[in-house]
Amino acid sequence: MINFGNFYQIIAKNELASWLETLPAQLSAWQKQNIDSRFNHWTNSIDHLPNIKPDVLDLLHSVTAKNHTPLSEGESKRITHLLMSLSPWRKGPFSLYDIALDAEWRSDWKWQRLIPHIRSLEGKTVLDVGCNSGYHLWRMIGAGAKLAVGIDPMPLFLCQFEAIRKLLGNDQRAHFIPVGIEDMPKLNAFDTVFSMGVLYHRRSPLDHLFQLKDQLSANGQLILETLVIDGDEHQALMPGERYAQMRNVYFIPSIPTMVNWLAKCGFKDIKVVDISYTSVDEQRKTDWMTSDSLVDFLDPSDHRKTIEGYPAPMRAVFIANK
Ligand SMILES: Nc1ncnc2c1ncn2[C@@H]1O[C@H](C[S@+](CC[C@H]([NH3+])C(=O)[O-])CC(=O)[O-])[C@@H](O)[C@H]1O
Repeated sequence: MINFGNFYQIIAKNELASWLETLPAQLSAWQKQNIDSRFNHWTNSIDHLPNIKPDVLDLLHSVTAKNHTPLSEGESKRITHLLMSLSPWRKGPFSLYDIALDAEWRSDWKWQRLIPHIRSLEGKTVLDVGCNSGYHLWRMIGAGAKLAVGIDPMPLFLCQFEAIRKLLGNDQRAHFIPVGIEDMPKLNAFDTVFSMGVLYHRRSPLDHLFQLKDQLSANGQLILETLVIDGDEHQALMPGERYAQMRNVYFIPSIPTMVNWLAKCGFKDIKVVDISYTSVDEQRKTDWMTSDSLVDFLDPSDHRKTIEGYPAPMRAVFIANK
């Protein structure tokens, strides 16, 4: 069972306190709906992980925990096995006491692309919408954030986050709350809100932008990363049943369309700070995610196209202020 009590205690004393009016009831309803045999299996794996505190923790350049005395071979195998039972790991990599948890995505590359361009996170309270395993939450803490809150409705990702947290000495600076953005009250309280890789999964992208705005404090900063296409301010791609084999992709805007959407939702100082193609080195099959990955989703004879014939994944990072 995952206990959110520490989080409630932390936010009772800060600018997120009004969330307590709805969150405990919402999470107990969530637990009733989501606790099944798979969830019990995952939480069992977390329970069997050792309570361990790193002698050295680097969250600034990577997510790396180390001890002066290395783990015994048996202990290392046991932890690897427990972490493997929480597969597939999509977002990483994590280096935990010399165990290299190499996830499908090099999420550190995305972080490297955006970090030079955003406002300092020093002392800030930040929200990561669609945080997945929580990889970027730890990097936000490494960049100085006081509190990093991730939301994502998927139970497996909550368990992955809690497993990592346990191995990072039960660190309480980052928290994962299993709710969707659409289920959050309007907190108007986060200094920085990240929405990365989520917009194209939302049926209504403008509603998504308004929901993000409702989480930001006055003049807070939004960091939005999404798939984009080439095109002018009137263009967005609505793929058919699948895009790069993903079923739930609704709108992929051109860059000028995305700027237009942000402006229509009242964001200011909108900038595009990075545009890059996703490479088959950034998203690939590993021992920790063994099913098909990007290379299988591209046209084998032309990597500039997806297997369905759409433009291959290109992503852009936008920053804007409330
Ligand atoms: N309504 C929702 N509210 C919150 N999260 C959601 C919602 N719907 C889906 N998600 C979550 O958003 C994440 C999108 S993945 C980006 C991960 C990370 N941000 C990354 O930039 O690497 C992108 C991808 O794999 O296509 C998943 O973890 C979903 O469960």
